[in-house]
Amino acid sequence: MLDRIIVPLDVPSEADALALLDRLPDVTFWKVGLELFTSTGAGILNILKERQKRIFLDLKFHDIPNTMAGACRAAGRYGVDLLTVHAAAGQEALRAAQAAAEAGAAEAGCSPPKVIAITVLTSLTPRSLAFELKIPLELNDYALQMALLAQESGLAGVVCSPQEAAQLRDVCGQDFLLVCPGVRPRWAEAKDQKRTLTPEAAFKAGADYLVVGRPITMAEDPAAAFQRIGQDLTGEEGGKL
Ligand SMILES: O=c1ccn([C@@H]2O[C@H](COP(=O)(O)O)[C@@H](O)[C@H]2O)c(=O)[nH]1
Repeated sequence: MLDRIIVPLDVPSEADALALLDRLPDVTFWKVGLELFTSTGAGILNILKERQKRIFLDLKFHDIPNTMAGACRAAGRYGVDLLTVHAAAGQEALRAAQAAAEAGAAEAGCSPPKVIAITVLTSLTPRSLAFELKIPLELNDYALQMALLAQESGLAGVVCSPQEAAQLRDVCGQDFLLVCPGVRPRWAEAKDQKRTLTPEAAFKAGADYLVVGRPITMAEDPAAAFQRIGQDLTGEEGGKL
C-alpha cells in the first residue's frame, strides 16, 4: 500500500529536498510541485531518477492550447510518470496537452507521462466555489463534469478530493486514474485542506494514489509518520490512536 502514497517535495531548495529524500528512503513515489521546480529547476528530476524513484510532476498547467502544448512537450521529455494540467483549460487545451506530452516523450525516447487533470482544488469549499469562483454547479457535480471533460479529452485520469473519489470511480470506470491529495490521517491537522478523508477512507472510496505531504514531511520523525500511515492502512495496532 505504501507504494501508492505519493509524498510531495514541497520545500524551497535542493538541499532541503535531498535532506527529505534521505530521511524517507522507503518512499518510492515523489511529487515535485511549483515551489521546488520554480526555485531549483529540473535538476531534482534527475536526482530522483538516479535514485530509481517514480515522479509526479505537479506543475498544474492552465493556459491556451498552444502554450499548454509547448509546456507539456517539454515536460514529456523529462520522463516523469505523472503530469498535471487544469481541466478548466478546456477540451482543446487538454487534447493538445496529451498529444504534446506523448510527442515530447517520443523525442526523448522515454515513456509518456500519464497526463491527469485537476478537477477542483482540495483547498476549495462548496462555498468558495459558489461565492468566489461564481460556479453555479454543486461542487460534486462540477468535479464530475471536469473529470468527464478530462476523460473525453483522452487524459489518463484526474486529481480529485478523496470525498469525490467514489462518485468519479463509479462514473468514469476502473481504468480512469484517481490521484487524491487532501488526505489526512486522524492524527494530523487539516491545515489549508478543506475536503479531506483519512488514507483508509480514501483508498476505500476508490483512489489509486494518495498524496500525503505535511503529515509526513513536517512530522518530527517523517519516516515514523510514513510507517504509521502504513500501519493505519493495514489496521495494525501501532497505527491506532
Ligand atoms: O487539489 C489539489 C491539487 C494538488 N495538491 C497538492 O498536493 C499536496 C498536498 O500536500 P499536503 O501537505 O498533504 O496538504 C501539495 O503539494 C499540493 O500542491 C493539493 O493539495 N490539492
